[in-house]
Amino acid sequence: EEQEEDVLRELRLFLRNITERLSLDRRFKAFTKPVDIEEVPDYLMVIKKPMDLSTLLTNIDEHKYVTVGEFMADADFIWKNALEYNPDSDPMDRNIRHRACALKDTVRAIIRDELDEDFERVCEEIRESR
Ligand SMILES: CC(=O)c1csc(NC(=O)C2C[NH2+]C2)n1
Repeated sequence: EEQEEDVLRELRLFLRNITERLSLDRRFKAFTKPVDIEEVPDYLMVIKKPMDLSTLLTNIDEHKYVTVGEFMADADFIWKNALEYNPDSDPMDRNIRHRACALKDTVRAIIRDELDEDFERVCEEIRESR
């Protein structure tokens, strides 16, 4: 009903705000757009579910997420994929893994500081009711 749509609208605003803040952080520039398959032709052989910050924003606008947990699961693919695709000891790999770990910790810290647990519980009730 209308109250549920009010909750999901507030969820989308919260998720857009987080995603936009991450996209402005220069540490996360490599994660702002999909990996360019022309530049990195073997990427899709290694990474089964590519994800990036611009795709998160599109998903939010398409009402893909009904809970913060669903959003977090997709956001986690961004840094998990980077750790998987960049396993080597060379400086480039180490640098992007460092940024991937910073992204993981930053998302979790924002959610812990800014998400009301009761709000997420209401979102989960809506998801289970659908
Ligand atoms: C987004 C992401 O994880 C990404 C983009 S380029 C890249 N890695 C490289 O270009 C090479 C350094 N060793 C492979 N990783």
